Amino acid sequence: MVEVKNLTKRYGVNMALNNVSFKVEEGTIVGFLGPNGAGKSTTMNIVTGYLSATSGEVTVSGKNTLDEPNEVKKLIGYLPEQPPLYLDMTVKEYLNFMYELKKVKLPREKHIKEICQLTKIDNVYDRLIGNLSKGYRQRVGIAQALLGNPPVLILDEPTVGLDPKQIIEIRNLITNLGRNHTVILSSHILSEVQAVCERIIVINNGRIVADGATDTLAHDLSKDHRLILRVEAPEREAVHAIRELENVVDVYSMGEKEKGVYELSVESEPNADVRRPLFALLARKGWPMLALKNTDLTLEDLFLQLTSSDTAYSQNEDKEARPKVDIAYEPESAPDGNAADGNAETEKGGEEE
Ligand SMILES: Nc1ncnc2c1ncn2[C@@H]1O[C@H](COP(=O)(O)OP(=O)(O)OP(=O)(O)O)[C@@H](O)[C@H]1O
Repeated sequence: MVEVKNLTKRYGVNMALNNVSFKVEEGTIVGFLGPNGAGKSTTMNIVTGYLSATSGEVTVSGKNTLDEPNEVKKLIGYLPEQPPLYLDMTVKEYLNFMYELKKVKLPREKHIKEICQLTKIDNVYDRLIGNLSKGYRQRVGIAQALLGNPPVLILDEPTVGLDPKQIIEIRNLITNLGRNHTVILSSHILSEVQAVCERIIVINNGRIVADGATDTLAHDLSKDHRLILRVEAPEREAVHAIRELENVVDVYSMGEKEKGVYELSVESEPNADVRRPLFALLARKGWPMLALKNTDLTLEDLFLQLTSSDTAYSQNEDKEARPKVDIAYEPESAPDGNAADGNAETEKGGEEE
């Protein structure tokens, strides 16, 4: 659906994107994750045709952004990091204005009404945008992206500055939209991408450093494929028997932890899951398994490793020293302090125009 090939972007001497390539299949929700300054907005602006690349190409449904820019724009609904809202317009005026600007062909009233219901802004339809809470403004921004019913939605940092309740609401909305659209969600917040996306592409310093299914990315990229087993068994006999299992690379004892109970490290081939054969062996031998855990990195560990250590560059030829980056975590409370109140007021209809 969306294919990005060898995208490079230079701002003067600063290389913001360095040979970025990825594909997003139809009907998926993909997270484009990276710390501040990684190159997310630059990529999104190029994909949506708002910025030109220094080299490389982007196709959407087989249409090239350079050859058919207007056709590609019709296929994409874009919520930029700073949504282009006119604060002195009402929601109604703004959506009608954008409808005309985008030259949407669908029946106006019905289409706008459906979008307002989907994004849950029908209750603020006649309000001034400038009087809405940040959460509602963001919904209006998403509504604007949905005009014309584009198959692809690109959302750049859609929950930045929202309070926790608004964040959950917008995430639910995105999950909902993912049922009928291909969604690329650009974010620096790992938990956001993890909550909403089935696949994660990690970008750092203008390069793609990881790409895979959310559920298995950490496991797949963990270099350490080890299980830690606690078993009540004769130590040497257990080590020997487990070593004989298929796909087991190495086993060693980490000592007696309780009387007659040993902790063993069981290392396996990278793509093998030895838990079932291990369980079957211990059951056959009558050795009670008291605990089993894997030593995979968590996604958070992996993100930190990929974006703040040299590991990020070990996948690239270029290993010159680079500054460390800040890893941003999801804020626990609203950054602007009173956003929650603003939202409550809006919902109760207490805002003034
Ligand atoms: N117009 C510009 N002129 C010069 N440098 C720029 C410009 N826009 C972005 N950059 C630089 O390009 C790099 C990538 O920026 P970009 O905004 O794409 O990152 P980002 O991942 O979206 O970060 P953030 O989440 O902070 O917006 C950064 O080093 C940034 O300073």
